[in-house]
Amino acid sequence: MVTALSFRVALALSTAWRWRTNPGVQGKIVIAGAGSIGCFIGGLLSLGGADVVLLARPRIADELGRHGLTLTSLEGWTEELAPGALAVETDPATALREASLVLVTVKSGATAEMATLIAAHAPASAAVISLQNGLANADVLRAALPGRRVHAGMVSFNVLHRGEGRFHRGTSGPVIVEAGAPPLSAPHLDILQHAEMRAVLAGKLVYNLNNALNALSGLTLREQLADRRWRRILAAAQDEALRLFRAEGIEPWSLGKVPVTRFPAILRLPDFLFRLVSRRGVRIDASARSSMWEDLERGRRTEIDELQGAVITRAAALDLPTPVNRAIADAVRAAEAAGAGSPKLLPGDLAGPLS
Ligand SMILES: NC(=O)C1=CN([C@@H]2O[C@H](COP(=O)(O)OP(=O)(O)OC[C@H]3O[C@@H](n4cnc5c(N)ncnc54)[C@H](OP(=O)(O)O)[C@@H]3O)[C@@H](O)[C@H]2O)C=CC1
Ligand SMILES: CC(C)(CO)C(=O)C(=O)O
Repeated sequence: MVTALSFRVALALSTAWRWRTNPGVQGKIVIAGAGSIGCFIGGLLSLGGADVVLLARPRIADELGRHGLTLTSLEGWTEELAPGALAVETDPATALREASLVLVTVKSGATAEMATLIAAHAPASAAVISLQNGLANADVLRAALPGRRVHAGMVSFNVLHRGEGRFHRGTSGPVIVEAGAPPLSAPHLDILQHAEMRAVLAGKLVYNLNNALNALSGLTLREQLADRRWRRILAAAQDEALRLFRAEGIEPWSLGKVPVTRFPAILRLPDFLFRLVSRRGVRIDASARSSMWEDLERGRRTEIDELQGAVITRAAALDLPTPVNRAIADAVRAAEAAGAGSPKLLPGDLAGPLS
């Protein structure tokens, strides 16, 4: 008991030492698009001593002004920032002025607009890191910001916005940033660098093909992945993406010990075997859901074009069929158009090649 306690105290002290002695970026870090990921990562960077400004919509600025920020995680910790403890700006010119680093955390559909704001208001010396899902966001930023340092990044964990300034991390995993980007350091975050971000983003896309299925099901990630019928659909969607990446010569990076290329076979296992094997993978708490579920529930545009849509378009260029991803994308677009939140489909409701 005493040993366990001393171990925890030593761990806490060493973590505190690590981020106090490794301040990471010098100067102002702007979170460009403060929503689930931006508030969570921005809040932790600020707790680690960084000079952080959140560029937010008025409704988020208002919420944070009234409630401050409460960050929680599946590991059980809670961190609080009182109202006013974190700088929140709604005016892009004021937020981006004198930035050293801009972390882009808008949804993919808003990347081009955010790039225009960065070009207009951030110093040319500011580095830019995309912390978004999808394959092309860093390329969109690079094209709009010629001559600037733009790096790809990837957040592997899930964050759910629970209202009143509360943001909860419901799955485990690191943040990966392109090698050569400015170093970042924050409590409770593993921030790693990787030289081959094309492979990292391809690996993440294979996971993200579940975002749509989770959103369509209306279930939590745990409930949905416990159902082999949903897992089989996901496996078929992943098969199509893996075939595409093979044809493109990309070897998708793996988040855990199990190679991404083995996911479809694992997903198709009977429930009891799946439970055994998935214990070695990403941890998921009982409340976690995909960001696309949150988009449907809040009536926002989803990232279906950048996830399933990217697989469909790139595969079409190589004459590879993608009937499963097409059917999933159609169902998400229908749900977006209906604007009534998750349609709470059953696996058998997905038409055509999936039924
Ligand atoms: N949520 C998650 O668990 C995860 C998300 N990701 C990825 O991270 C990225 C961000 O996702 P997430 O945090 O969920 O998205 P959110 O929609 O929660 O956050 C983005 C925020 O940026 C705001 N925004 C857009 N444009 C501007 C602007 N010009 N000025 C100020 N604010 C702006 C949006 O407002 P508005 O809606 O009004 O436009 C929204 O509040 C996505 O690519 C997502 O796929 C990756 C891993 C996990
Ligand atoms: C973490 C994960 C994979 C959860 O579905 C995600 O990226 C998302 O919700 O967008």
